[in-house]
Amino acid sequence: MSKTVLLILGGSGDLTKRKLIPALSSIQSKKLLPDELVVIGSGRTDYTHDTYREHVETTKELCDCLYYHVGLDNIKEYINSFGDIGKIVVFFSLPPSVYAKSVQELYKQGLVGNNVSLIIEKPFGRDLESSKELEKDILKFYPKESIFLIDHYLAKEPVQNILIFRFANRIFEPNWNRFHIESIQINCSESIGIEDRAKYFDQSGMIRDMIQSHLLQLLTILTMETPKSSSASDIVAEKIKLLKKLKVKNVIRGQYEGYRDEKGVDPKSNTETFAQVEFRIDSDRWYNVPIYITTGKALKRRGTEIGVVFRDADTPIFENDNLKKNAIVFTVQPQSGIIVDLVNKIPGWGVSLTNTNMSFCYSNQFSNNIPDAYQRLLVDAIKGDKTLFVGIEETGEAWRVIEPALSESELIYYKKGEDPIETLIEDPLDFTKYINIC
Ligand SMILES: NC(=O)C1=CN([C@@H]2O[C@H](COP(=O)(O)OP(=O)(O)OC[C@H]3O[C@@H](n4cnc5c(N)ncnc54)[C@H](OP(=O)(O)O)[C@@H]3O)[C@@H](O)[C@H]2O)C=CC1
Ligand SMILES: O=C1O[C@H](COP(=O)(O)O)[C@@H](O)[C@H](O)[C@H]1O
Repeated sequence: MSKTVLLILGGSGDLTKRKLIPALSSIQSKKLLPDELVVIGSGRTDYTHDTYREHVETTKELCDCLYYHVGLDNIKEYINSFGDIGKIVVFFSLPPSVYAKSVQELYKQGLVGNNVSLIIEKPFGRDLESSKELEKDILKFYPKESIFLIDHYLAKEPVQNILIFRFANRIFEPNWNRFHIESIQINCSESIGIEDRAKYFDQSGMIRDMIQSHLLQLLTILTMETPKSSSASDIVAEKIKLLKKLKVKNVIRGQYEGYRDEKGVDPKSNTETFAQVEFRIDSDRWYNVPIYITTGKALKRRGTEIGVVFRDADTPIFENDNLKKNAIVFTVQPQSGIIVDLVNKIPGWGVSLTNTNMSFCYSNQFSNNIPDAYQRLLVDAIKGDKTLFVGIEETGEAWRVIEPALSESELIYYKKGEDPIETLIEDPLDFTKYINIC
């Protein structure tokens, strides 16, 4: 039987050790990988097979098919030394600045053909121009069909479920428009700082690192029109149409105090560790509905949530001074679920109303069978299934949308471990009310 080769460029790096290797060992133990798999880590560091296996600290089963190759010289001959090779999947776990050079090198080494696919990590470029250039540089050597662009948020179960929530249920979609929805608030808070990624992060910032990719994906899935089918290409086509109508309206950029003293950060750095961007969608469905994305590092808590806030009831026959508006809250992580905030009567003689929650929690309904994002992406990429990957054109559109927010507007400053007080949101949802429900 022919073998499948997974070649990890940047095999000596952080992403490989912390996410890819644990994901591979887990899917291998679940028998989701081809039996005849060879995994080759490649980097500049001078590991032997044995020292590499020690470095990544993984299971014996994975070590048995795990090898290391320094650089890319003679990589084709090395791969062929394993015998009859069927598929070659190359994972780019490299600094984005070396993507183009590495693609060229792979081609030069003869790693071409319709059995070769390239899985490329975000960020794809650092602005519209560089993403277009990178696209050209890659497509010179490899066809579009062989490229898998990763956005690991697309593989998170609660994110995949947004499509099902909207298009497999009758209840919500008729209300999914400006007549019923007052605002959409997407939040992704991280309590950690930049860890040891200053070299990458200080050149990037939250808008490039999180909003252009992960959080615009959430926005498009939540607001796009119904795709023709559930196929990857129809979904991407609908997301592109939505992105073409999406515009930045306002931006707040923030930086935590002490960021400039972090190891590897420019002492005069203007990079944002917090951002809030307000958008509008130029469509009949969403005309003038404010959509906010808020994200930051070194904040008070970790959590990703989406709040869809509804307008007041049409016929307000009850006094509701202290009541909050209806909302649907998708909690993506750390706990996952969907909560509907509804007004109900407090039991008693009079008529007093209160906000109450109706919830669906993954932890109650689906026990522990929730695959981690990288597990899912590796299984799909090896099978050749593109459903949870980003289209190249889509990532270019996302850069076009976000470009006005990239100009270095004035920074606000906040304390590490606290959230900035400044906000563009008129009536911000208090997500902490919902996060412990699941
Ligand atoms: N780490 C994370 O949590 C996440 C990372 N990513 C993305 O994954 C990619 C890798 O990130 P990460 O693992 O953190 O980065 P690291 O800096 O930890 O690792 C980078 C890897 O690339 C290799 N490398 C660096 N420079 C070159 C070069 N000029 N030529 C060839 N190889 C080179 C390094 O090899 P060596 O050290 O042997 O020199 C190392 O193996 C990036 O695109 C990042 O944006 C995406 C999501 C999360
Ligand atoms: O891509 C990235 O994502 C992580 C956040 O991912 P999550 O799955 O932990 O939410 C972020 O910390 C990192 O800066 C960014 O590059």
